[in-house]
Amino acid sequence: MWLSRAFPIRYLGSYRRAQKPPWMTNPVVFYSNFSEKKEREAPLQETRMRDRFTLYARGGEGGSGCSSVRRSRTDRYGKPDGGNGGRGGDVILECTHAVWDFSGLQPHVKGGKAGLGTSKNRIGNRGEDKILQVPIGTVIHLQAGEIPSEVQIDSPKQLDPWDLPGTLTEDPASEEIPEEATQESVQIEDEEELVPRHARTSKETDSEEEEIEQVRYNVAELTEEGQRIMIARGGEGGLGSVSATRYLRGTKSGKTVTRKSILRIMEGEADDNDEDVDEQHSSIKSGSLGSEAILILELKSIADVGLVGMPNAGKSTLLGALSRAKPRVGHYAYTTLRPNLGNVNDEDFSMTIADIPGLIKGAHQNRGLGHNFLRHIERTKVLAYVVDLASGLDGCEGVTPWEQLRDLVMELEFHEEGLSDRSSIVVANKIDEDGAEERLKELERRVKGVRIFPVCAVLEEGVPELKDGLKMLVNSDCEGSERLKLENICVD
Ligand SMILES: Nc1nc2c(ncn2[C@@H]2O[C@H](COP(=O)(O)OP(=O)(O)OP(=O)(O)O)[C@@H](O)[C@H]2O)c(=O)[nH]1
Repeated sequence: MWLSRAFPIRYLGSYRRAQKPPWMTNPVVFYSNFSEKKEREAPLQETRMRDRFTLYARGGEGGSGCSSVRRSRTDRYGKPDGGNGGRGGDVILECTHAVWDFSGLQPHVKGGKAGLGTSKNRIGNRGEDKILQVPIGTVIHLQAGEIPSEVQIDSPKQLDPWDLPGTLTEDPASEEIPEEATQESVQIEDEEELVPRHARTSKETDSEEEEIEQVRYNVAELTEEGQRIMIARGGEGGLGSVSATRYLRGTKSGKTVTRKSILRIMEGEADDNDEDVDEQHSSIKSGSLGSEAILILELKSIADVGLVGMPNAGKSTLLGALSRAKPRVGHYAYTTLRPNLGNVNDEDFSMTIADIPGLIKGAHQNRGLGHNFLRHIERTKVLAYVVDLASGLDGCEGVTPWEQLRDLVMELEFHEEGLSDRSSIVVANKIDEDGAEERLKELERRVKGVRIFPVCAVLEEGVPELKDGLKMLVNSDCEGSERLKLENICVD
């Protein structure tokens, strides 16, 4: 009764809400819960790698040209003095060691819009280029659009002011407008140059559109630090009144129009007689759209040696023992969710090793993590098959080393025919386990044609010998070197 008088029902809810939250009344409980939660959060390895990405890119729009006429007391009609619009920004891919995969990319990217031309024959600002960073080993497949082109990195001083992003410059070519330019007798020497892309004939644009339908594979690759490729080009700027006058004077309909009418058109005061020329002017005045492209980016790591093996075979431990890499190691399968790269640097020699997430039988049917990661070893020179000698020992569940090898070779071949046909060695890991020595002897009896290196990756035993063996294979001529073939693996 008292409650309802003092706090009418409609205030009761807000009173309850106003009570202090648990972390204010008992901060210790809150902070201990908070830290527990944080611990469980994903470490770096637990985020899945994005090694395939569809990117839609579009160049920035070109700026419109300026329609302006400069008059003076001595010149009644005046002279055109509007500058051209700037060129739209390009979309560029840049190759760098700084990124691992494509997770930092946005699916839709557009170059910067260019500035408008202004009076006194000033060119509009160049649109800002969009530079996207991609990892080394990025391969580009083209679904639609133009084939990307390599960008030469020049010092900005060597560039034409027209090309410099963010400059507002006077058009150097037409600082002084010659009187003849406004006369009927002007001849356009290179008409093509003055015609913006959007004003070109429909035939040209039709043929461009036809070819964009199919996916074209491997149109470009980014393999070196700093390498740049332009994937979408910014639109051309529209013509300002200075260039437009010259252009219109060169056209058929423009020749019949007087200088006075052209100036009126520039000022947007055309009468019915000049409709054709006026229409032409408005089309060349506006800047064109940038080019479009749909690309599929795919990452194929570049390494000298690829480590392949079943989950838990000890590949990541081995990578850590061979190189300075610190991949995540765990006693459970699929600790590795993304390829890890490690560098082995000796005085006179260096090689890169890629640790590929574990494969299981049926990976090509998307079992386990699937076999998509195998594309990362397409470019490796040497394959190191890592097998777990202790697997299936002491009545435990597991696959024998020779069966592991058979399944691995088969999965490689399912992914891509001939993928296993390259210099290979077998790393027989976990030699320290009970019964592993006997297993090794049997493995040597059953597998022929390749060298087998017994190793204990945890204790780094046998690792120097393995390093020498890998060095030899990486340095050697691939032809005639040892390969692991299915017919050389004996499985009862
Ligand atoms: N006894 C023994 N255990 C090892 C050896 N090498 C690795 N291990 C253990 O095997 C387990 C798996 O090792 P990882 O290096 O994560 O194996 P992985 O092949 O990278 O596993 P995935 O990430 O699932 O592909 C870990 O508990 C390691 O400590 C070894 O030489 N001897």
